[in-house]
Amino acid sequence: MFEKSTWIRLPRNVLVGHEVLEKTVDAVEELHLTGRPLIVTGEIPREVAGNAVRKQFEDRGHDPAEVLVEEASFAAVQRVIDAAEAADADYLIGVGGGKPIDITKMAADERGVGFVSVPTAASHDGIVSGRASVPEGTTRHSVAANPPVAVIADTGIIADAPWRLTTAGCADIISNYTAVKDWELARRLQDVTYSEYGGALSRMTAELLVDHAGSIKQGLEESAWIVVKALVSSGVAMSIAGTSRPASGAEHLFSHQLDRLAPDAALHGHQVGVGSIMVEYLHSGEHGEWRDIRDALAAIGAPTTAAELGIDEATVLEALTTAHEIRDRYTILGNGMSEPAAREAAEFTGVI
Ligand SMILES: NC(=O)C1=CN([C@@H]2O[C@H](COP(=O)(O)OP(=O)(O)OC[C@H]3O[C@@H](n4cnc5c(N)ncnc54)[C@H](OP(=O)(O)O)[C@@H]3O)[C@@H](O)[C@H]2O)C=CC1
Ligand SMILES: O=C(CO)COP(=O)(O)O
Ligand SMILES: [Zn+2]
Repeated sequence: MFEKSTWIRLPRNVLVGHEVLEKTVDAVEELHLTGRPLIVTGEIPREVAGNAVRKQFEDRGHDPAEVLVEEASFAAVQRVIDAAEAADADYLIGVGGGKPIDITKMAADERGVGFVSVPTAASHDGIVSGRASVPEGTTRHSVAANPPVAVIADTGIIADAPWRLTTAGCADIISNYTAVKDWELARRLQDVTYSEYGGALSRMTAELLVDHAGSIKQGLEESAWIVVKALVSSGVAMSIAGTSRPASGAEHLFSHQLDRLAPDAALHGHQVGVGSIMVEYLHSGEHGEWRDIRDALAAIGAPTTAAELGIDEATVLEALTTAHEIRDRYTILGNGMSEPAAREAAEFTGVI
């Protein structure tokens, strides 16, 4: 008897492009989101987009409330929930980089209200996905939440954001190559549920980004367009799969472990990119495609070595040998790498 079922949660209105910020209220009204919005933003994102969004809602008679997010933490999520209660807000709008977007996503999920994502930087695929990542003490929680009902990604604003945020977004996409390989391996070895559509979309997204790597240049709005479209596509792959598997394999475990061992040393996307070089080497050996991944990262201007990440050799080796302990997700790391094997992979690929 056929008993499979799936529930795919996707954003409904996705606006990407030149001056789409001006269409924020239209996108919200079209969704029949009514009542009072709470705008959740950071200091810089408020200047580059938040104030304009607030004025747009005021001009259309929506009486928006606002709260500032300074750090990514569970306390910040609670402050936003409290602010939403105090303002009697009916839906939440996150305006900023990954920090305000994640906090808003979690607060909206907790309150059971709609969440609109207005990214001001294309630093990772969390701007469109149903996952949030929150540090707590020496650990980091990757939590599931509802994805945004709408995404408004203004490529003019994103093109003006610090370039390193954009190269981090590119590297997060390039890492899909190894994430899908790990997922396929887990299917073969552990009978893990696999989605052909989720896997194919994720791999194709990475391929398209690499094909366009030559046109991804600082200050070009077209570059922001290419990167945001890829981040949306990657987020959709995760929604189709109902897991972050299409975009998160051993290279993400490595990055999550670096977050514990060397908090705030480097951006998420940059860490997973470097991880992806080594994980590809583990999958396909010395003649495999790890050089293609390294060269694509280098072409975009993303780090390819531990030194470029600002992380020392010992920390890289510790992260590699302990990454498998992070979560119950089978990858090429299996039950763990020995120190000599980790050193061999990191040295052969030139990461250390
Ligand atoms: N959901 C997911 O799947 C994932 C979530 N994350 C989470 O995302 C966060 C990291 O995201 P990231 O975007 O790198 O970090 P931030 O949101 O902290 O943004 C990085 C910096 O850039 C500033 N900024 C944002 N937009 C602009 C702009 N247009 N122009 C100039 N400066 C700008 C921010 O200002 P300000 O400080 O004023 O806001 C901040 O100082 C972390 O909290 C991490 O845990 C990471 C990976 C995956
Ligand atoms: O960063 C992600 C995908 O790019 C999310 O993955 P995690 O589930 O590992 O947090
Ligand atoms: Zn990622």
